[in-house]
Amino acid sequence: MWRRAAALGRVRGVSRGWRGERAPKIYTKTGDAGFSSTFTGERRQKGDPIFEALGATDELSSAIGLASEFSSEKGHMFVEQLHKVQCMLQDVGSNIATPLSSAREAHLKRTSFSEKPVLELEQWIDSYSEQLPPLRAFILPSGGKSSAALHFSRAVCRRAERCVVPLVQAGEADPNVAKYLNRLSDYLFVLARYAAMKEGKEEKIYVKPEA
Ligand SMILES: Nc1ncnc2c1ncn2[C@@H]1O[C@H](COP(=O)(O)OP(=O)(O)OP(=O)(O)O)[C@@H](O)[C@H]1O
Repeated sequence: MWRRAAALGRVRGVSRGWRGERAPKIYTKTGDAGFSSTFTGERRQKGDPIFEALGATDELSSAIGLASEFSSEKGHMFVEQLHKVQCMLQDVGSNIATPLSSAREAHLKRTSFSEKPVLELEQWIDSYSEQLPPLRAFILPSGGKSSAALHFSRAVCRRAERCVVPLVQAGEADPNVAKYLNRLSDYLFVLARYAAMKEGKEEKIYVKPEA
């Protein structure tokens, strides 16, 4: 949504499609000088922490998309949950793209982020955790393609969280967004283990390398 949201305040270029209908161009070239827009209409450098966090969230959704495709090939039912998570990450992006310092009431109404999805993640985590064998060693990202891709998503999630926390601490993003990402990495961890278990794949564990 942040791409759509950020585009709301400006007119994009228009080209003609093969049937002659007018299709908006994906590029406006307004970002070429290294600045881009927040949903509140501010122009900021692309190196701004807001765009770092937006980019990390985008990478996270992409990683989850890949994990979801691998999982779908194996018939895992949890792909529906992953789809919902990807939708929630769009809302995470919308909240990040709306810094509270320049947000008006109308912006806040459209980009608020509640605690409800955090609680839902907790329910999902608890239900998978109950079914898993207890942890007796450090698990390494492994356990088949679905599982390894979920571990990769978990690591990207933690980076997204690291990017968002300073925004929350500065009062620019909603604390529930950081909570959501924190819980999401736990969800992705138990889901990675669950996928390995369901597929009968071995989870590699840490063994002290011989010197
Ligand atoms: N490199 C980036 N990483 C993360 N978020 C970005 C980046 N560049 C832009 N954004 C955000 O995503 C929105 C959509 O990206 P888009 O590529 O359309 O922006 P732009 O580079 O400013 O414009 P254009 O590509 O048309 O020159 C922007 O309005 C901004 O909020």
